[in-house]
Amino acid sequence: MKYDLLVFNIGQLILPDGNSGPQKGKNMAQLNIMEDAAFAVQDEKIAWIGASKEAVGLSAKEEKDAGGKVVSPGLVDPHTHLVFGGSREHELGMKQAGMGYLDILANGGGILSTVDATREASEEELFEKASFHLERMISHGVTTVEAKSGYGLDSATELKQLKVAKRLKEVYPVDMVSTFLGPHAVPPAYKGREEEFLQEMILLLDVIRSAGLAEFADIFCETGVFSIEQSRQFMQTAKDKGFGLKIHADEIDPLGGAELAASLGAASADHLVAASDEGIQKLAENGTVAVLLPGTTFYLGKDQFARARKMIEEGVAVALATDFNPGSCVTENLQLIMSLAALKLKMSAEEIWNAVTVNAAYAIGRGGEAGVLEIGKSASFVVWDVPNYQYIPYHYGVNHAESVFAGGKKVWERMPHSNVKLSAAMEANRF
Ligand SMILES: N=CN[C@@H](CCC(=O)O)C(=O)O
Ligand SMILES: [Zn+2]
Repeated sequence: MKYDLLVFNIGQLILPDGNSGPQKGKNMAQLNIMEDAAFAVQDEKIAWIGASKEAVGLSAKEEKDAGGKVVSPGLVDPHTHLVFGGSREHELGMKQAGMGYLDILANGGGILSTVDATREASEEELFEKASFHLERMISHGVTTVEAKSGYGLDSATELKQLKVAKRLKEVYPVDMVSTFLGPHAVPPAYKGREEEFLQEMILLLDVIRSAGLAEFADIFCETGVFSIEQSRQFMQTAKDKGFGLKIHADEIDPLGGAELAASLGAASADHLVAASDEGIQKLAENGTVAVLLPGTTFYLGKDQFARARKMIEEGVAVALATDFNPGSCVTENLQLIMSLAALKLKMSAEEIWNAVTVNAAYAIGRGGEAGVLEIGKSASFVVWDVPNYQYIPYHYGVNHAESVFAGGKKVWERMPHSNVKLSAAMEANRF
């Protein structure tokens, strides 16, 4: 038997367990690591996993010597706002002057400023811009990405965003999961007529479902945006129409978004910085994944981060995401989020790896498929230029990926050091 690809001499092969649901509570600290490992790929899938010395007898069309480095499943980013127009660097000064995130929004900026730019941009322009950001995500080791709409707030622009996400999924070799986030803010033209706007977004659900443009529906449940009752109405209708559910919950005020998500059987509740004790308990009881976004808390300049330790103690399945967007978290780098999770959420390296692989996959309906390396599953993986798996959260702010594979094909590779003319001395000591 001649395999398509053989990867050998792997110092540490990270093998998260995604077969029996997301890793919850204490199990989040369990991470399978195989030392001196190898694996083979056939027809885009993992076909064999074993010790590197056993691989000697195997034959393959292509071979990759991992050089004793770390290999993991491709990372899963389960919360991004990938498709948008414009940028918001002008808001940094406002933030420095003490203006809050919701104040900027209430004054027509924030999300609403990106809505204007997204409405103005053509589908082609949005595609080009989102491609740029997606390629940067891939270069940082991500092979499964969730992408939300929510910068249209009208039928034409919401559909335009979702069509761009669909095209990205067709063009790029990574898996993309689309989420309709029509109720992301209330457009100024609907001030005082919020109910009417919500009904318009509810009416869009059928159009989106029949065009196969989104698997999930999401809403921003927050003071001054959408209330718990409005969120319940939108989410229940979306559920009845066959959507999976997500919610931007308890980001700033503890409105009870976590409790609502759990009661409706949502796949995930996201943000949760202000989630109540009861909300955390309900997430644990109902198996709703908590998608934590420490990059956002950091970027908004807040001191209070989501209570990851409490969530893990209570038995919640915690996932991590970038929340990549032009306002509250402007980074495509999920490795940076892994460092923030270690430093600000006090998560261990093992918990972090589970949070960006198996648990992130369960948050977006890809449980057991993405974020794992198992026989018969997609050969999407990353070779990391690090000595061990703890190293990535530890050494922050840079890209540790050496090469990224999706479905057994190399989709990104770091430029060799010789091309950037590093001296031999630097090369020898590059950790
Ligand atoms: N909080 C609401 N929505 C996004 C931010 C969107 C924006 O500011 O453009 C979030 O998840 O952080
Ligand atoms: Zn978001």
